[in-house]
Amino acid sequence: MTSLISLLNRWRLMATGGHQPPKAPANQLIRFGILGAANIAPLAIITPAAQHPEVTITAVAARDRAKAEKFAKKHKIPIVLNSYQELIESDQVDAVYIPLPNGLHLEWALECLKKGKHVLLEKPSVGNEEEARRLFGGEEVKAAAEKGVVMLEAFHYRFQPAWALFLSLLDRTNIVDVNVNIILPQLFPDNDIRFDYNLAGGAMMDLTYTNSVVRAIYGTEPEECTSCEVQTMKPPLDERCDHTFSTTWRFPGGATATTMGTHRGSWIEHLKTNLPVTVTHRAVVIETNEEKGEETLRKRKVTMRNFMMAMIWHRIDIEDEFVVRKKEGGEEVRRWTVKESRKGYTWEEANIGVDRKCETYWLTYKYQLDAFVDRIKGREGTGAWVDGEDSIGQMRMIDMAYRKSGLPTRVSKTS
Ligand SMILES: NC(=O)C1=CN([C@@H]2O[C@H](COP(=O)(O)OP(=O)(O)OC[C@H]3O[C@@H](n4cnc5c(N)ncnc54)[C@H](OP(=O)(O)O)[C@@H]3O)[C@@H](O)[C@H]2O)C=CC1
Ligand SMILES: O=C1OC[C@@H](O)[C@H](O)[C@H]1O
Repeated sequence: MTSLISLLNRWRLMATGGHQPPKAPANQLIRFGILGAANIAPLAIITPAAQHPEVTITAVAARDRAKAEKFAKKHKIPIVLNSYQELIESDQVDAVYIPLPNGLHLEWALECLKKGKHVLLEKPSVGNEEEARRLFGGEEVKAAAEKGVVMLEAFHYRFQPAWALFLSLLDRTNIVDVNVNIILPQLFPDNDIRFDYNLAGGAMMDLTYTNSVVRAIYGTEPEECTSCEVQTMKPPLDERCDHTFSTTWRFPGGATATTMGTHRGSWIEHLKTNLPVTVTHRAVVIETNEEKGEETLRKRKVTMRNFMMAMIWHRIDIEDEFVVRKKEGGEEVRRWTVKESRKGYTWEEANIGVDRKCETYWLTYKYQLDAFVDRIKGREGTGAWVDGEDSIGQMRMIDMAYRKSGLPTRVSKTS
């Protein structure tokens, strides 16, 4: 009963925004501008900004001024600019949030860097690996970095306490398999930006969390995409856009990964599976008893459910299978399994040595914004970040999967 009440209370505070602290003096504020009156902006930047004492949203621009004005009024944004370009050039803006269709990310992120604006760039960062190299390894980013300009691909799930707790339960060198499923019901219509090839759409682009998760867990690049089956949109819609994918990967040392995602699942499948990430380890010796000539092995499997938005609800199950065997000959002496569940709605509850104040109702996006601000201000963060090499590797993985599937890789408008 108590946990049901705390769950409902958390959801209430998430919906209403919770505590909104007073703002720091003007000269300490990071002033954000938003490109586009995007659907995701309220959740990903407007609410987190209201919860952050050092962030304010000063401006928005949309392709249609009337739309931007309506958005600004609704979200109390003081300045409406006439174009994306004007917003980027505004001296009222220090940082730009880019929640545009994927195929427009490269163009506008480069423009921000040229004008010395920090960039919080929605995922996937660009259209393909070549574009990622252009953005994260190009002259613009180097020149901007020298001036202290920060750019981050917005993989928000990486910044929350529950994800850090999950990672802390893994033993990276002994992982043999990672399995990630994102089954979503039909939340977006056929004409959504997600299914428009000319805007760099496709499920493997949009649900690229699957790749990001696998790469975060292994901390290395895959050697091969060993299989990739896709289901695509049907004519008159663009067949180059997948809505469902199922992919297998080989990592160094023969480790594997299976990633699956769909925008056309059922609510029942979605609720039943709950975005699971399962990590399987090989059996490792954890104790030796020389007197008895025995050794104890542990084989660990860890599953996190709802990794993407863990603060809504999540569950981390650890299953340790122990075997005691004779060191000589390997004869099994006994075997048992220990199961445990963990959660981490706050840093305190995660209990992994991060001493930072937070609230149970903070969205992943608030943790992400904290990290972004810390980086700009030169403060030590929690350790979570997505660097340029990571973003390049991410796009490389998407390209590998598209090639394997037989579909073309994506291209941005400007590349
Ligand atoms: N981090 C997260 O949790 C999430 C991230 N995303 C990412 O954010 C981005 C935007 O997603 P979402 O907010 O759902 O998208 P929307 O459908 O709301 O589109 C975003 C904006 O794109 C602009 N736009 C510019 N050119 C076009 C065009 N040719 N056709 C359609 N729209 C155009 C529109 O701006 P204008 O207002 O100027 O017309 C629109 O407001 C994507 O990259 C997506 O992957 C999306 C959802 C969640
Ligand atoms: O968080 C998300 O969930 C649903 C997706 O379609 C979206 O683009 C993604 O970022």
